[in-house]
Amino acid sequence: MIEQHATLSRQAICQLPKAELHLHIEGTLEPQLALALAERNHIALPYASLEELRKQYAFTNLQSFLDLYYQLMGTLKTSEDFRDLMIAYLEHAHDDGVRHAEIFFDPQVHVHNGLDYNMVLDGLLAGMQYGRENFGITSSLILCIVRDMPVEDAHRILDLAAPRADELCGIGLDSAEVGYPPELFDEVFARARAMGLHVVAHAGEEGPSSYVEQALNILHVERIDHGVRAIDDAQVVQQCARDRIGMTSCPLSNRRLQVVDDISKLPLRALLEAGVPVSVHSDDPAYFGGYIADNYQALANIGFSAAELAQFAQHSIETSFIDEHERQTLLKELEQWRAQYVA
Ligand code: HPA
Ligand SMILES: [Zn+2]
Repeated sequence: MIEQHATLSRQAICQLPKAELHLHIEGTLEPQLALALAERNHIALPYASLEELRKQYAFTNLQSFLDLYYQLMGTLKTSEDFRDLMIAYLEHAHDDGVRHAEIFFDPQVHVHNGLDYNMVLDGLLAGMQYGRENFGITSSLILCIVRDMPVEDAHRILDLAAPRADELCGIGLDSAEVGYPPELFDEVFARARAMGLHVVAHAGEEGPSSYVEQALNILHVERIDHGVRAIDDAQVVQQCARDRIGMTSCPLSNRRLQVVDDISKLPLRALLEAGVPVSVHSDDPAYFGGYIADNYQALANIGFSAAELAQFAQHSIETSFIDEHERQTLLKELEQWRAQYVA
């Protein structure tokens, strides 16, 4: 007999209360907008049309994506550009049932493109305020260190960030992974922790489980971003479960960057069974073919149950850096969702 299972409706997926914990704001720059900004800001891009630009999205690995991502980032120039980008994202996130978002940005790249750190920050914060007032979505910023830029450059961005550290939520680590182990950034992260910032890092996306282990034990991260390769080391998995280290999985990203050739190969069920608080997110939705509800949908389509999706959402709320009152409110909403959709 063919096993029947009721797939959740799109509406149910969008109503599931969730936190977005792995989202690069620059990764929400849609190709149409990049071309429009290039024209408005007089930036020459080597693509004559949207069709030509779209052909660049057939990525073979992380670096092939990063090359385009950094190139298109060069079209962002003004405070309004950053504000508009943030508002467009938060509106989409709101439609997808995101109640709270912790959002990465890459200021080292913007400063290298000649922009002022405070101008970028002001634009993003203005967009976040708009999102709070108009969509009721709370959000905070995580400054990502670009790991394939020199360590001294990471220190320089912290120098710029320090006077307004209280306007940030955390520090992260992103960009090309292999050859740039977390231990290179031990002093940078120690400084950020001393500034009162929460600490996360991309690890185990293309790099080995030893990079996850370094992120945990040298950078003292509270969440691991991606963490796919953690599964290769039982001790790392146990440590994440024991210490409630969140793991922010991005299925559509992992497939598009060929981290796995099929979403079903991600170790999500093994991590759930081991007790790791793994959650589901969108990474760079304009590049990878979907926002957060599309990522949940992709898992529903391959047989993840309503109970499992609710577990991912619960982990996103539990491992977010929101205040306890907001956390309890969201967990109660999640219970109501379960009462309706989990048999
Ligand atoms: O998925 C990613 N990995 C590393 N760096 C990134 N910068 C944006 N997205 C990513
Ligand atoms: Zn990422």
